[in-house]
Amino acid sequence: MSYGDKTAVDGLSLAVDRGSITAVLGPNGAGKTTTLETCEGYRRPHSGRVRVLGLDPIADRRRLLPRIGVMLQGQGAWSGVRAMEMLRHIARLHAHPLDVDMLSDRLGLDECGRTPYRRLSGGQQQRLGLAMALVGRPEIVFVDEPTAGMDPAARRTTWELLREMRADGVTVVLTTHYLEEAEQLADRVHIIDHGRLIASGSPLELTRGGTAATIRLVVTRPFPPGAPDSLRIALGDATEVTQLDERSLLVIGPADSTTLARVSHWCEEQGVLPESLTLGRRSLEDVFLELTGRELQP
Ligand SMILES: Nc1ncnc2c1ncn2[C@@H]1O[C@H](COP(=O)(O)OP(=O)(O)OP(=O)(O)O)[C@@H](O)[C@H]1O
Repeated sequence: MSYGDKTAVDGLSLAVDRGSITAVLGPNGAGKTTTLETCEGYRRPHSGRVRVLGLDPIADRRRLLPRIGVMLQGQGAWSGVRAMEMLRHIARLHAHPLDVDMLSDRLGLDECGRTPYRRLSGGQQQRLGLAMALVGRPEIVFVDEPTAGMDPAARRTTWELLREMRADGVTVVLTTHYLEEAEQLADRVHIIDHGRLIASGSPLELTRGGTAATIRLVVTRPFPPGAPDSLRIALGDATEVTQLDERSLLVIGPADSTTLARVSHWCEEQGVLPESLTLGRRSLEDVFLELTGRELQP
């Protein structure tokens, strides 16, 4: 998919299992929304092939639409319509909708049911958008950044609802910037960057590696040139070292006391003073960083 000269999705190839939750993860502009919109039939791919439930999202649109649910990134409702009017309207368009009152109760829409869409808060609009995507009992639901702008309680409710949908056999495809969301929810994560697939796997497969641990080292002054290579040599073959910025390095490997002692010894040799030394589990963020050399979130 291109927009003029700009290639937004570039030979991306991925498949989603029925009844699973799949997260498409990537930084701003990676091509996540374009990918979803192509699957939803809103955009015609310039080349390649898309099938959803075995159907062509554009040629078979009429057959596909009743079977899918879509939560767009923002918008999706008329600005003057009241929240519950909108939800009831969407429910009436479906043959076997979910119980609207149950959904509204679960997603806390009761408090704003009579509020016009344009006056809803960002989080309330998101919750209504999710309810609209789910109310038709879709076989597959596409949710674009479902919890962006939600408070922590609403985020947890959303995760619960999506897990319940999966338990009922619904296929969920979501995009997210939130690594925690992908780690919490997804059976499979596809990491994309510049419209290309750069890694796929379960969160565990992607974050496994050695003892799945990291050490983040931040020092008070910029590192001398060649610091990552020199630290890698000091630590031995089992470790990977990535420079995050001029004052911080990420070490992936065994985070044991020997490694820590070697890191501080190396700092002394290099004449740099550690400002912080943080141990952690290797996260999807670290995976993204290793693959691209950049942080996922700006
Ligand atoms: N309608 C459009 N016209 C021109 N360029 C566009 C359009 N929509 C998206 N793009 C460009 O295509 C690329 C992919 O955009 P897309 O919205 O698919 O990314 P994204 O991964 O969903 O980003 P975000 O996380 O910010 O929502 C970006 O470089 C974006 O600027």
